[in-house]
Amino acid sequence: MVINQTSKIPVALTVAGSDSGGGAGIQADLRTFAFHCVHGTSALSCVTAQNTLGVTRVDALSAEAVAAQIEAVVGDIGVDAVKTGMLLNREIMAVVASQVESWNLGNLVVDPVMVSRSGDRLIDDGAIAFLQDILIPLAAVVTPNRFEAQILSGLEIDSVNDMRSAAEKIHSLGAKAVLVKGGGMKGDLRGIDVWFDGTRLDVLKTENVNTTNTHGTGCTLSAAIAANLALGKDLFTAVTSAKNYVTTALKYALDIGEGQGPVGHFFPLLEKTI
Ligand SMILES: Nc1ncnc2c1ncn2[C@@H]1O[C@H](COP(=O)(O)OP(=O)(O)OP(=O)(O)O)[C@@H](O)[C@H]1O
Ligand SMILES: Cc1ncc(COP(=O)(O)O)c(N)n1
Repeated sequence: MVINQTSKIPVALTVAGSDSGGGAGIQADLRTFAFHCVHGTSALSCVTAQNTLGVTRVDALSAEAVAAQIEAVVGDIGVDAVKTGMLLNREIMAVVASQVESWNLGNLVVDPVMVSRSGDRLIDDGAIAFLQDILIPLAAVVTPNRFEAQILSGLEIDSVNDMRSAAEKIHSLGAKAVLVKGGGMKGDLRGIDVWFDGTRLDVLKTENVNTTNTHGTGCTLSAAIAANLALGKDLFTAVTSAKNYVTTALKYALDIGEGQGPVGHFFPLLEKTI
């Protein structure tokens, strides 16, 4: 990609939580935007005290503070794509939905974050129904992992066929397009995602990367989809390119901390120096 001084720099917005360990959330999203040559902006929903072992504390921002951040960014800079991650509660989700509607924000990627890799709950119980009924129907694409897809579809997911059924069910709930992610499956299925947009039902397969350092894969994938949309790619191409970015980032995952380390977003720099 060539960017010169007259090119309009694409802008993406992430509405998500902070991960103090730098592996997921806002930190992963902004790095992902940067490595796609997209200017990253953010609206913070909450602050987590978190590392590779888990989440020890969560402090929510007020819904008004989240709305003010979105207004500040969209009202001045403008955005070409938006992703949502950890929104935590119903009040925050409600202002995000109303901001998306009032600014008429298209290119919305909803990552329905519910539980962390380490098993910590990242959403209030009462917020799941709101996510499902109000936010997901506004999205261009929703990207549940295995666990989230089970909750949203009400189906057990143990096979690719189950992932297909869940994608169809979640689509029928009002999502325009669905990507059921396979990172939480067993063995080779970890590299498999299932796409459904109402007509096209596709299995997207990359190699299974043999690592336990997978913290932030879902955040990185949804941020990369938003970055690709901001760059003007069509939705399906945005998703497949994003999946390839995550696969390579997994190969360069960082072995830091005592638990599950994060994916290596900056592999393009490393490859240049090798
Ligand atoms: N070991 C792996 N090998 C190859 N691809 C993987 C592996 N683990 C996850 N992925 C891919 O990473 C992407 C994110 O999927 P995953 O199911 O891990 O999301 P998630 O659980 O939401 O992630 P997060 O850990 O950020 O919550 C998907 O495209 C999935 O196929
Ligand atoms: C702030 C924040 N957002 C999202 C996740 C999910 O990511 P993961 O499942 O890799 O822990 C997280 N752990 N923390």
